[in-house]
Amino acid sequence: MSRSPAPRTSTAHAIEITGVDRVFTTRRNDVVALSGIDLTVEAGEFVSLIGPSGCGKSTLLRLVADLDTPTAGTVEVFGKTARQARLDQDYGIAFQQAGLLPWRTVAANIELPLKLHGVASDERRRRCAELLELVGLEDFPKAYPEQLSGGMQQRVAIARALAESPRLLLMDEPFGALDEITRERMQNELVRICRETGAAVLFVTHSIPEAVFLSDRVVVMSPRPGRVVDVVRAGGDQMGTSHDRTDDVRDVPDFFHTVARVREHLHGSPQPRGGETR
Ligand SMILES: Nc1ncnc2c1ncn2[C@@H]1O[C@H](COP(=O)(O)OP(=O)(O)OP(=O)(O)O)[C@@H](O)[C@H]1O
Repeated sequence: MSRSPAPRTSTAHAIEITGVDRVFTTRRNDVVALSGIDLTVEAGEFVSLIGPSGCGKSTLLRLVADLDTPTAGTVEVFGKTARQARLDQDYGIAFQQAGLLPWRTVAANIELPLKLHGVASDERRRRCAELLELVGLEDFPKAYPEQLSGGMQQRVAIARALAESPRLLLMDEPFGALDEITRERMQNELVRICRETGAAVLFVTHSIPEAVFLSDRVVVMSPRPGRVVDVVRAGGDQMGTSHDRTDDVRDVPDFFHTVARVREHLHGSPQPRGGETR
């Protein structure tokens, strides 16, 4: 199997999270959602966050997206503050619900961020055609979201997130609502899209096989307070980098071993804390 080079496109970190805490103060008590989080995502790297419900995965993603601010610590995106990166449109976002506007066609949904940022209509149409091809929906520019399957709607959402050619995608369970077959197909599509665009991804999921299949590294988190329990590398000769993944990888021994390793960390094996394992 020929291997692509390691998915690194520049020396700048895509994300650098240092000493981050997030405490929510409610009327009843303080909820320590995140405690002492240190995490770096390299340019072009695919990193998944996995952990039990309530361990702070979405909170961490929201901090990177500047939808929330840390109680302590810093979040940098391509060496900038999260706020500056948001203003510079350095990342695209895709969530579990595709979040498409039902009264707009597929093309109009994809073009929306470009329109909001004043891109001329010719250029918008050109970029939209490119994106429709990238996500395999070139026959559906005039369809409305309700006329599409869940997987197709999610592909429109991904195309929209990619509209401004971001170097980083933030994805919160984007395939969580899809059936297993569609989900695997979407995972394959995402591998291809990342290979073609070189975008880094921070990806939240509840599925261990999904995290292992897609990622260069899987970050395992524990709940209350949300901490990084371990970081498991998914790679090696049989799996290659995140850009090399094909359906065959789902059947190789290293894939099963990595799934088992993530599962052990998730369910609290006696492994020592910290450090990166492979
Ligand atoms: N705005 C808020 N106010 C108070 N507590 C909050 C707020 N947002 C999140 N929390 C709490 O922070 C913790 C982490 O929540 P978060 O949604 O990040 O977890 P998660 O790992 O994404 O969960 P899930 O897998 O169920 O989506 C939870 O205990 C949640 O109740």
